[in-house]
Amino acid sequence: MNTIEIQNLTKTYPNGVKALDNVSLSISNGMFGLLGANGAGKSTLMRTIATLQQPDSGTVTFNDIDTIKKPQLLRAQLGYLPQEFGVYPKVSALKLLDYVAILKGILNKKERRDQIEALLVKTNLYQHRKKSVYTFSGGMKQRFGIAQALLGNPKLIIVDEPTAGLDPEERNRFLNLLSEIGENVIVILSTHIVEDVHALCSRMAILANGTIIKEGKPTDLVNELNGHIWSKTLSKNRLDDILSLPVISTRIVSGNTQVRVKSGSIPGPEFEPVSPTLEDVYFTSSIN
Ligand SMILES: Nc1ncnc2c1ncn2[C@@H]1O[C@H](COP(=O)(O)OP(=O)(O)OP(=O)(O)O)[C@@H](O)[C@H]1O
Repeated sequence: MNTIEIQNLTKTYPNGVKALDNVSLSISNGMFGLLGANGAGKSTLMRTIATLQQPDSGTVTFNDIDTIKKPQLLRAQLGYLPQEFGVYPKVSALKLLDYVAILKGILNKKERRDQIEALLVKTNLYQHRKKSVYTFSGGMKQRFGIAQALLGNPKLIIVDEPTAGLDPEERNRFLNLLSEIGENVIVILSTHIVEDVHALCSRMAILANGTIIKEGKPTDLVNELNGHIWSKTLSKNRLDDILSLPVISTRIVSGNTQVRVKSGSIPGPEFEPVSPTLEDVYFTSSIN
């Protein structure tokens, strides 16, 4: 079993933004979802765990390695897909993977070739292996990103907002790929897309303003809201009726506004109780 213990991480950037404020998390094997709005601090946390930047205070321990003191020991076991990664123009996928594999210390040529071939097949890029990654579509680039992250059989895999900007088909393909990664490693998936966490993750946390505001199993967090979510369809000119209610979300359906409200009892006339969703968990976490 792999474990990562994050304790009291704090980071303030030179411009005064406190991106992480005393963050503590304990993560073990399986897929862990980190949800948060833009600017919540997800990338700062991911980069800190990946040892690409130092916190002001706090510790990150991976399987007994103090990763802040000994980043090179973590890096040997890490696969990282950053939010945006640059690639050299004119270098083929095959060459680039070979280069990354060498950097990761896979020096045996046959071993390198076998791993790269298997990953190109797994990510459905084998037929494109001789093309420049620079010319790949967004979805292909992300699949290539996973291939490079998986080189060297890492025990900790970090993927930072991997499906942003992908069309539905590519997003599905990418999520399927992620779900195939073994159960025996830790995968931390940072995203602001609630459905991605719902589809893949056995545990999750919600980050807001640099602080963890919710943590647990998605199903448990959803069940906590049982009996507390109410819905009603308003016609457009009736929005005033709900201004005083704890509204979770509003959605236009066939020209009418469907509103969801969190309340321990029926919040008003014509409200119907509805089953809670992970989106309700996400939106209510900031109004609690
Ligand atoms: N290098 C930096 N210098 C100054 N401020 C920064 C830096 N990097 C991030 N920030 C700020 O820190 C806060 C957290 O940013 P971070 O990128 O970690 O959030 P995020 O949750 O990943 O957001 P997004 O989903 O938009 O990528 C934001 O207010 C951001 O503007």
